[in-house]
Amino acid sequence: MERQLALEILLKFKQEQSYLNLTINHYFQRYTLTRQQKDFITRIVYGTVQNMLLLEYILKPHLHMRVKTFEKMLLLMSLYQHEMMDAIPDYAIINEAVELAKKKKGMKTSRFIHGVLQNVFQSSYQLDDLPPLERLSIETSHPLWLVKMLNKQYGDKETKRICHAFLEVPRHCARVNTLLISREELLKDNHWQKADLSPDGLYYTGHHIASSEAFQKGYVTVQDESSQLVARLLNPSKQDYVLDMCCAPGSKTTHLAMLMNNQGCIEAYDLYEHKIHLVEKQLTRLHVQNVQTHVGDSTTLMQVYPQETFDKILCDAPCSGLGVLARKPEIKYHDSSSMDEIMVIQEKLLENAYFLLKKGGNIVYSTCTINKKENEKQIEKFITKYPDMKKRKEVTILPYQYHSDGFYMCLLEKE
Ligand SMILES: C[S@@+](CC[C@H](N)C(=O)[O-])C[C@H]1O[C@@H](n2cnc3c(N)ncnc32)[C@H](O)[C@@H]1O
Repeated sequence: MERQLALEILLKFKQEQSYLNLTINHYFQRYTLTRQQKDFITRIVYGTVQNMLLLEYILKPHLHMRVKTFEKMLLLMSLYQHEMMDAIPDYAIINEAVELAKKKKGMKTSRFIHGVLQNVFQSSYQLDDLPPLERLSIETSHPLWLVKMLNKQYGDKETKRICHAFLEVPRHCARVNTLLISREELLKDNHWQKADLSPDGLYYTGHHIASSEAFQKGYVTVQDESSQLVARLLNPSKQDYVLDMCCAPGSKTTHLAMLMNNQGCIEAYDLYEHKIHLVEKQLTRLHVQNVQTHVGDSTTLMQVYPQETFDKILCDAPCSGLGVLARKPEIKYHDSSSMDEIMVIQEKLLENAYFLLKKGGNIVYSTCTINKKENEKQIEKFITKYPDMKKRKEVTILPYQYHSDGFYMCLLEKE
């Protein structure tokens, strides 16, 4: 049952380029599964996607013809269990794969799967002869274009550390909601540990926070530690009129509201109605009262508000997501050409932010990517065009530094 569902999820990922967390949640709602079964499925799915290029490299010499997606994904997920899940004996992996192939495709396919897995499990592989960047690409399963891009921007040593960090299991981090409770109060319960980097952060173990009492009462929300630094960098006061240009699912909006102690006012926009519903759910759960939500395109907000309306603006822009590959490994296989379109949107968002910001006010521009073209370069271009915008602080967090997401944030002030 578990492997069959894992395979179905992987097929959906491959055929529809679906997001893993959404597909997994969908399956978990459809089937009655124990916690253990859910963990097993999650591990196989994420592990296979995370290590896909390495697994394909190992498998390739054993495939003498093109195979269909079903066979390919079944072989890859079986190979993942062989390479990375020591507790499962090879005969069990092979039996399960063969049975699955027989059930779904018949005897011929099951014999094929049996033969390939037996061969590949008995062979070894080596990467030593590959040129350094190709080796890093295969070893850490990051497409070569991405490794080359990181190498150009960060150099050999950093790129290696970044790519290896993306293979680590991400640390679970929550944020306290001080509208309802203090972090000190929560820390009396030893489920929580004080986070290193964020003054509002709490580490926890296990994946089941959503069913915890603290979560249901709105005392905490799930948010990566790097992302928790963004609202603090904007540092809104209780009187401020704040614009949050890209707010869904609402992590930073609710953080801003918390820092403003539910006072002042935040206008929170997102392009998609279904995403605004998610934000509204968060606002209710966390008892946030100073936010007005809007479905709207923030690249045209100059037509909605007069010039110099806002004291503070958060532009948490859509981006390539190349900082969160530990959490969302499927992103690394997305088509890199979409980055150009995203950069145009980022630029338009910044233009609107500039128009709407009061003199003496602040913008924080942030992304969850470590691609400098979307970050440092984007800001350089912006301040060259608008010399009255001054860069006050710029922070890039690389994923290996604090075992958190890779993030970029820049505080700007209008003179
Ligand atoms: C990085 S996410 C924002 C995360 C959010 N700030 C948080 O902390 O939960 C970027 C968001 O921008 C939204 N978006 C993309 N283009 C937009 C546009 N033109 N106007 C408004 N929102 C947009 C996306 O729907 C997405 O929800």
